[in-house]
Amino acid sequence: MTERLKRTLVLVRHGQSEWNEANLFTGWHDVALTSLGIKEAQRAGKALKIHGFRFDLAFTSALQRAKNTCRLILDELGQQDIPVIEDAALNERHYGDLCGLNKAEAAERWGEDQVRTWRRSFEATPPGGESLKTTAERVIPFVETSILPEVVSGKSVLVAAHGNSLRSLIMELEGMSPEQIEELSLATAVPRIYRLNEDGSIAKRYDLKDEE
Ligand SMILES: O=C(O)[C@@H](CO)OP(=O)(O)O
Repeated sequence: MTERLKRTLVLVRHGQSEWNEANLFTGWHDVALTSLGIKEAQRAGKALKIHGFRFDLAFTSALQRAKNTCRLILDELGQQDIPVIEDAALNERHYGDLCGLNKAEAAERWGEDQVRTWRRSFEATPPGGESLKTTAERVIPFVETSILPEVVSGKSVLVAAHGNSLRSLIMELEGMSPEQIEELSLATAVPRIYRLNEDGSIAKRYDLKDEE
């Protein structure tokens, strides 16, 4: 890896899924990307290519929307041959009984505030599901044992995952408070770039916006 790409971590939420388009709580339900989602992932790959990114390895969840986003990005980069590690630890947060419900209808039924709390707060647990806190309890050990050591050792690493599994990772990486993480939502397929120092601290962070 060239000096410039050493200790690079790129996080990407998957492109639009069929249930994003239908505005349904998704969680672990294994839905496909829409045609827009495929284009978004390809655009992310093109933007990474234009900016000279290359990866030594990639991580993704066990859900097809993230796996396909990862593959589409690597296709654009011509890097289909790098190791891709798939692990359910990176799956979206489980939405429990909310899974499959329409988000707008849920807001009408339980109120905007309650639904926003379920979706964005750190501690609120939807019945039968995971809070962001419990999501973090399975995401962070995997990040700390499998992902960060690779980055800190000098590699350039891609992680294609989900809105809330990535929010829990970002909260830990950036040392955000529960109040701060509540304000963070990730757009689909916008690469979030981190350059790390040798001690694992963040040297630089920015989002790679679509250039087209
Ligand atoms: O439905 C979901 O699983 C997630 C991601 O799309 O939704 P939210 O952004 O509401 O947490």
